[in-house]
Amino acid sequence: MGLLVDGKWVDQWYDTKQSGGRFMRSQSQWRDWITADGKPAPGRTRGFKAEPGRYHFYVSLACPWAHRTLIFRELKKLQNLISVSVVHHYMGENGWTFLAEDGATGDDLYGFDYLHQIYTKADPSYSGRVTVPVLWDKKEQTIVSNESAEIIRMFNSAFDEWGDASVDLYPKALRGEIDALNDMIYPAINNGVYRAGFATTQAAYEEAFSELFSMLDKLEDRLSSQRYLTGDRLTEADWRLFTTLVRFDPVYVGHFKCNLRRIADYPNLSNYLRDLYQVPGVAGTVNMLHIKSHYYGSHTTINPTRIVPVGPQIDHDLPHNRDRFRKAA
Ligand SMILES: N[C@@H](CCC(=O)N[C@@H](CS)C(=O)NCC(=O)O)C(=O)O
Repeated sequence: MGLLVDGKWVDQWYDTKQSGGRFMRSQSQWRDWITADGKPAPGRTRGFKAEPGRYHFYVSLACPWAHRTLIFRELKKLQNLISVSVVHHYMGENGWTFLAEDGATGDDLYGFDYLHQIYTKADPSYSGRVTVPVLWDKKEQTIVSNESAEIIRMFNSAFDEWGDASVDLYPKALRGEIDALNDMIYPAINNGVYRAGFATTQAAYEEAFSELFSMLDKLEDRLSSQRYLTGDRLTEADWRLFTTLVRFDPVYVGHFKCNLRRIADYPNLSNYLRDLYQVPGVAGTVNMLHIKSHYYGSHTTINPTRIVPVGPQIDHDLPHNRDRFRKAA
């Protein structure tokens, strides 16, 4: 695990000393947008036009942020428009690598060994973390974006000429509500599990832990009277929550010490998780080998033996009771 400093790789774990033991996620630095007309997004100077075959995508199947983008690629039927390379699940002293093993593909574009070489190809003097997902422009040979929250918004609409324009996961009428849900769920749950797991003081851990479970309790209650987070329609907010929920019992309960309750102990959240998992195309994006091996195998500060637990046994294909609510639009 490390980062680039002026284009040079430095092997270094997260620094929590400046923040009272709290894990602070850094801001993604590549923030351009692909748009249907190629004009720069508001506030940006560089434009990237949506074109079939022009863009490539670097992901990890372990990573919840990359996972959202893969789900959008499936649901919006962009598989033939945007190609994908999958990094190896082990993130060690060289960061993410292109070791083509266990279902990792290697780097399909340049044959590089490490993901950090993609970052320095785009900017030889880049300083910062080398994260997935990375949305790559094959034409300009540069990174468009390494921020999943923005990549899913691009996928939702920029490629509608070729993808499935009938699927809209960020509908205009629900945008305010989706944004408000994201603003609560991201810090407490999506990033909350990391804040608990990577905390290096008891106080920082307990702060994250209590915010996490109080938000899960709230969502359990919300999902007792409606099928999805905004009501009867599946949206971006649900998919952003899904990628954390599906990792929760197998990884976050044990590895990140998020063990007050399992998702299996929440009747509504566990049925909701199965409901989302069973949406056509989604199960194929969930790779438990990559998920478990990555977390337990890569974070040696919290799991020095790198032993990957065998359980728990979970069957997301079991029936759920969520269709008792009104059908999705
Ligand atoms: N804000 C980014 C976060 C991405 C991120 O942190 N990815 C993790 C994997 S789950 C990563 O690549 N971490 C490597 C590092 O921090 O060095 C996004 O949502 O795209």
